Amino acid sequence: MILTVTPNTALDITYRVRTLRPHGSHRVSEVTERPGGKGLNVARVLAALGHEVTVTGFTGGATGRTVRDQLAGTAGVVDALVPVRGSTRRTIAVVDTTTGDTTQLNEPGPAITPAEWSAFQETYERLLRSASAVALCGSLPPGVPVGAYAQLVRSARASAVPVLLDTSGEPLRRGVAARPDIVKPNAEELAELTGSHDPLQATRAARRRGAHTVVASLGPAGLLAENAAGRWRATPPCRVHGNPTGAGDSAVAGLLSGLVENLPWPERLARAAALSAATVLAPAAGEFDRSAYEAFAGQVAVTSETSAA
Ligand SMILES: O=P(O)(O)OC[C@@]1(O)O[C@H](CO)[C@@H](O)[C@@H]1O
Repeated sequence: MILTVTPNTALDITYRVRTLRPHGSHRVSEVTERPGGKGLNVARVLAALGHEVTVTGFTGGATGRTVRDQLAGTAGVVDALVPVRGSTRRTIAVVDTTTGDTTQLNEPGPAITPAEWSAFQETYERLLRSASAVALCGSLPPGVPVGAYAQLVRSARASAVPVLLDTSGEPLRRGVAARPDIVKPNAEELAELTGSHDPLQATRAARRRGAHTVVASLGPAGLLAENAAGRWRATPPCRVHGNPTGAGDSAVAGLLSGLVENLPWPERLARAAALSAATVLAPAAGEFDRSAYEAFAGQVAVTSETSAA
């Protein structure tokens, strides 16, 4: 199975409003509630692609129960979430249906105690034994050590399980230094990590910091990837308009599925870019428009650039 780790799970709430105005009062035309936090989105996309996935991380309280109930109804996803005393957070995405812009509000998440963190580590070590790949995804809730991802990367490597890291800030910086197989920052996270706003330079700098393969998600421009074998760009066939929340998570699902299926890098990137674009067309993160995905999959342009240093 593929293992996804979401320390800061969430109940993702998406509101659609006609025009979002600061200080205004809004009528919400549509509400969706889904299990969220990046790793749960990745898991739902992987399951929709036909992969067996196990999810772990923390959940608690009434929102945690809702998340688990909804996951229980998702075929292909096994719940190995660790219960905690605190309450799973909510994240709110407000989609302005006039402009198509999305505004995101993410709660910090429950405080995790040292005993809860230890319980999680035991679960993680056990799950690694039957994992073909692992993704470490999203922010860390309060109480989890800032070097947590670095530690989880090292454990995966010690167990010879390929590991992908998708986070930001200091947890990303430390996690990259632990040498994950793949790191998938967006443009902003990559610039923060490396100090460079040029994606080509920043991708190379992130490799120098320890990541074997860097896959940068560049929004509508697609993906830029670099490893010791080369550098590729994967560009979707057209610009899509919709809700971009979770597009990066779908790219992660594409990369992981390509990894366990042993696809060559250009095919993995084409799949990841197609899934990412098809997610923008879906109402919420962790979902994608299947017919758009199937159409885009054959149309993503993957170009190979000057080989990497
Ligand atoms: O606060 P984090 O953990 O960084 O991100 C959480 C989150 O905004 O990311 C997903 C989209 O990638 C949402 O579904 C989700 O709730």
